[in-house]
Formats: sequence, C-alpha cells, structure tokens
Amino acid sequence: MNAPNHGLAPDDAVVVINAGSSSIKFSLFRGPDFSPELKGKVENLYAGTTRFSASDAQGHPAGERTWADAPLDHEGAMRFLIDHAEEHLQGMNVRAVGHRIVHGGVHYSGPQLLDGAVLDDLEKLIPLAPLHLPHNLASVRAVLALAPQVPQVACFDTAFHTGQPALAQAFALPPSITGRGIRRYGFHGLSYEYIASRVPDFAPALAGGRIVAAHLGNGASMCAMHAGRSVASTMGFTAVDGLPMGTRCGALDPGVVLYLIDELGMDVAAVQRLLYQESGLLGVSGIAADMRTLEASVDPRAQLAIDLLVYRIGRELGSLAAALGGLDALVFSGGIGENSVAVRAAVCRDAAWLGVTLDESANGAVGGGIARISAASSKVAAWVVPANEELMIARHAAALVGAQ
Ligand SMILES: Nc1ncnc2c1ncn2[C@@H]1O[C@H](COP(=O)(O)OP(=O)(O)O)[C@@H](O)[C@H]1O
Ligand SMILES: CC(=O)OP(=O)(O)O
Ligand SMILES: [Mg+2]
Repeated sequence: MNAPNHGLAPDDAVVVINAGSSSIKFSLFRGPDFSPELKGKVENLYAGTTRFSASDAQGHPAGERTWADAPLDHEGAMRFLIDHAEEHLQGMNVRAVGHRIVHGGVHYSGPQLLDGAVLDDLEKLIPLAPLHLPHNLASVRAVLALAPQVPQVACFDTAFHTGQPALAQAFALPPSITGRGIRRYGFHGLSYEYIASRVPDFAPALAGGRIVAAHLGNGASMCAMHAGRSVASTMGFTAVDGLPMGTRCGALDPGVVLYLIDELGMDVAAVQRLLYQESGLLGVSGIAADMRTLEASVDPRAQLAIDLLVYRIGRELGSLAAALGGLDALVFSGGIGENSVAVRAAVCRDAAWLGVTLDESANGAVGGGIARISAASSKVAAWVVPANEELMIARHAAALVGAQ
C-alpha cells in the first residue's frame, strides 16, 4: 500500500494501542512509510494463562512472557506494556499515540485529539460499550499520566459506518427515542476500513464491487461494503448485536430481555453480564470462549457452539447480500477468520447458493498473509485479509497531528 507522507521524519514514530475485550495489542510505526518497528499483544486477559508476545520489524521474537494461573486485567497489561515499550522508544520521537476507541456516539465521526474534556464526554458512552470503552479510556489515561506532552488521538470503530444509508441505521422506534441517538452504529470500522483500503491492491476488479467482510475475532461482526464504503453492518447500537461472539449473545429477540427481567427477576447488571460475558461461544458450549479450545474439544457442546456461529454467519451473509443487491466477494478477517480453516470452510460451504466455491487446498494453506481461498471458477471470490486496525489508526493519528 502506498502510505501518504504525513510529515513523519525517519525517527518519528506513532504508537498504537488497541485495547480489545480480551487483549491489548500495541504497535510502533516509524518514519514516512509507517514501517512496523515493533508489535505485540497481551492476550487471554482475565481467563486462564495471560500471554505476552512481541516481534520486531523482521518478525523475530522481541519478548515473551506468560502469567500462568494469575491472568492479568487491562490495567496490569497496560502497565506491563508501558514498561516493556520504554527501551524500544529510545532515540525515537513519538509524534502521537493512537487509540482504538470502540464507540464514538453521535458526535465523533472521525479521528479526534484526546484531552480531558473529550475523555469526560466519552465516559458518558460507557453504557453503550461496557466491555470496551472503560478499557479504551483507561489506556488513554495511563498514557496521559506517563507522557502528558504526547498528543493522543482517538480513532473510532463506529466512524467508518457513519455514511451508511439512513435506512440501514434506523430502528423501527418512534422519533422521540431515535432522536436520542438510539440507532444502529456498527463497529470494527477500522478493520473494515483497512480491508477496503487493501482491495485495490489485491483485487483491483473488486474495488468498485459488493463485498461482505466478516471480522471474526473475540468480538465478531460483518459489514457490507459497496465500492469501499460501509452500507450495512450486523452490529447496531452496541457491540452485542449481530453474530454470536466469544462471550456475547449477538442478535436476540428483545422479548427475551423483557422476560429475563419480568419473569426471572434479573436486574440490569445481571442481564448485562449474561448478554455480554456469559453467552456466545462460552455460554452455548459451557467450555470456553476461545475458538482454539472449542476446535480441540471432542465435547458435542463445543461443536454446537461452532455450528451456531457458522449458521448465524450464513444467515447474516444472506441479509447483507440483500442490502448490497448481490455479492462479488466475501472476506474473512480477525483471529477466527484468519486462522480457522474449518470455520472458513463451513461458511463457504453454506454460501454455495450465493456462488461461493471454496478451493480447499488454498483454504488449508493460508499462511498469515492476504490469500484468495475461492476456486478460480467461483462466481463470488473469497479472501482472507489479516486485520490491521493498527496501521489504520497510525495513519489517522499521524494525519491529525500533521495537520495541526
Ligand atoms: N489458530 C487458530 N485457530 C482457530 N481460532 C483461532 C486461532 N488463533 C486465534 N483464534 C481465535 O481468534 C479469536 C480471537 O480473535 P482476536 O481477533 O485476536 O480477538 P480480539 O477481538 O480480542 O482482538 C479467539 O476465539 C481465538 O481462539
Ligand atoms: C467492537 C468489538 O467487538 O471489538 P472486539 O472485537 O475488540 O471485542
Ligand atoms: Mg478484535
């Protein structure tokens, strides 16, 4: 990809923090070409063994550690990362720290310089993204305390979707409610924006086409894109909508929520815990939220959880193809989309009616890069594109501080 020069000198760097629901990923980009100098992640927060791993510009290991039986939380992970990053930042001029901020609400539809007032404003959106925003904002505050002079930039997961047609954003509720910002927003926008930015490189013929991208990570969603713009998404007002996820239930008849409250006597906190933390792959299987664990299990409940995810992806694919008026390509991304040969195969099998024909050996040979997994004869192409929300954030952050 040709990265435009945003004024970064060779020793200028942008640090990116992507605090997800179960992991914190960080990256260090340097110079006018945004060369990835260092990247790493602390994963499996809260559950089992927390793992840290980092790699340098050549992809060689640049740090590894595990916390067996004493998993870290987001705060512990941030503290560890800040200590670890220090030695790598020697001699570099950090121009900005870019953050993935999951929800921008009604007001934030593009990259935004963070200060105390913006942070206070974003705190108000926590009920709209309870699994993410507290961690996102805590990361910003941690950097603010350590390096108050470095500009911090918020890049919102919702921003890419703000141009969706009004109908795609609407709930069938009265204006007295929808006027309060209660509408569909969509998430994983930085991931989809990155995918859209790469399409002209790896499949120029698809650049003006109709693509459904599936970001299947711990959080999972799908996005319909036409000519690189978001047209519809499976996630709505919050990131609990749409597909079943690691621990989130996905789309649910709202009548279930009323029943839980009215008949089962659950309060708001209990319902929130159920829908966000005890459902999805974990809830259905009763075993784990992690796809690797489920795929390794012989317990039929593990298979049921995987089958339900695949089934829901198929249903949403049909819906998103309808929103696009057809389909030219399907793109897989995120931890599951990039790594699970079996999930991709099952989704493509179910999508045969739309014109997807899988190339089994290409699907089995995906090795960490952008790869086509559909047969040459497939009417609808299928691709794997590794997520790179971090590069998108670095480019936005550099553009914003360069523009000042
Ligand atoms: N080799 C693999 N095979 C199957 N699933 C995998 C593999 N590697 C990672 N995953 C799954 O990817 C998911 C995490 O995705 P990721 O995008 O890293 O999460 P997050 O939303 O926290 O950023 C987990 O369910 C994990 O099991
Ligand atoms: C929006 C969302 O679900 O994010 P994540 O995949 O990081 O959980
Ligand atoms: Mg993610």
